[in-house]
Amino acid sequence: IPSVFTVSLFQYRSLSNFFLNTPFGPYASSSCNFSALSITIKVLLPSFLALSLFIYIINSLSESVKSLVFHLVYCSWCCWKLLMVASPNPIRAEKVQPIELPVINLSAERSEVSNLIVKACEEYGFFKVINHGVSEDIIAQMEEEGLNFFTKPLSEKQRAGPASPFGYGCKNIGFRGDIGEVEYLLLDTNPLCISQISNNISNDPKKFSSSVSGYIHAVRDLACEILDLMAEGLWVHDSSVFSRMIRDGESDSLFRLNHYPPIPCKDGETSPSSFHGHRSNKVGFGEHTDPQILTILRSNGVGGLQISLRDGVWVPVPPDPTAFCVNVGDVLQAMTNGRFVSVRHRALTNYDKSRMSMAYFGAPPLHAWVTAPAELVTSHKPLLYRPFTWGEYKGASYSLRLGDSRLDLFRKDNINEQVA
Ligand SMILES: C=C1C[C@]23C[C@@]1(O)CC[C@H]2[C@@]12CC[C@H](O)[C@@](C)(C(=O)O1)[C@H]2[C@@H]3C(=O)O
Ligand SMILES: O=C(O)CCC(=O)C(=O)O
Ligand SMILES: [Fe+2]
Repeated sequence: IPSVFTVSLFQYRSLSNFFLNTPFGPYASSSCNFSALSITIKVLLPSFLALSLFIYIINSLSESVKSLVFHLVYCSWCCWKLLMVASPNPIRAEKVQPIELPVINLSAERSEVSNLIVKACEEYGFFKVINHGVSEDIIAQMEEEGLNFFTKPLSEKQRAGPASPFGYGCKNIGFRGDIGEVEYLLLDTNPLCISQISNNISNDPKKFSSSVSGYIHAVRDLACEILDLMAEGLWVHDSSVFSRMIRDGESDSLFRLNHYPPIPCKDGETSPSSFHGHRSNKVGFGEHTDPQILTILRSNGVGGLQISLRDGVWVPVPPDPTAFCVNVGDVLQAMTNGRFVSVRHRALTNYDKSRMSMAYFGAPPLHAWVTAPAELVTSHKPLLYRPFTWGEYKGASYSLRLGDSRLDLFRKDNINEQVA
């Protein structure tokens, strides 16, 4: 019975994953637009087939074997119920450590700033910047456009979807069956692409397009400034070695708006208000690293972002409307020969507040080669990752699940070197 159960569960998962990868997937998997067709395919059909098979097998057994089977099924059901009750909610059971994360004042003395950035990237792969120079107007306009979009009825938002990869997505993240309590708009940062897709996003596409382009322009400048400071702090001779990649007209950078609707507590659940000071509930955007060079992230003053320092310990990032969060991506980890860490992070939903985050992902052009500059490679610290193009790395990322460690595939000492 357990093996039959495992096999059918496996088949059920494969069937759902297969279905998710079809053009209907994005619609079928989201409970906000769960269609009758998907309920039939994902739940009713397999249940009906399994039940018919079970009844058929039972009928063909002798009385004593029948009673044995019934006892086994009853015991399994009791154990399962017991386990379900005994096992705590996985999010609540995790360790959360509220520690002070580095806040870097970009208007301080340059060499001091660059040293602090390097230290933060080595220790955490994450820091906040204040006095960043991005105008409040640009931020406010972008936030307004984002909220205008997410408050629209679902049927209107779906006109901008499915995200394949650009456009509106609901709950599906990537193409490998990852799901979260999030809806989003994923955009190419190329101005032409922005103006084209804006027609499906907004009733005033020109306004939307100019708000997005203005915001992207400002955060790209901020990202370049930070990357130059990093190169200076690392004593790399060519201080634009990192920023050049995202300034390039062919840069494959992305912009993403995430919206996490509030998810109220179910009856019987204890109030989450006491849960480590964060009124969290479900996983909105699961644990992952960002594949690109650098991410510039902010939210609408509502908490939910957490970073992972060691396995299993989560550090909440309190919301701060005056700051931008900056995190190292996989490419920068490779380009610093492993000195900077591409930090694992995730976003939780709140039980009473909706959260919107805006993320700019600075990436190289597809054909650009990624490797560490000579100054960061020594006999004591030999090259850790084999050179690869961003296109190759992006391809590997999209073939894996959200939480997978993709950079390991490119380690020179990886005996399995699957991506050779
Ligand atoms: C499951 C996936 C979604 C993702 C591409 C990937 O295959 C693995 C990385 C994911 C991520 C994380 C950072 C960004 O939000 C993102 C746009 C990116 O470039 O890599 C997402 C991808 C996505 O949502 O499509
Ligand atoms: O919403 C957030 O704070 C994090 C989102 C994120 O990690 C992403 O979009 O890659
Ligand atoms: Fe991320």
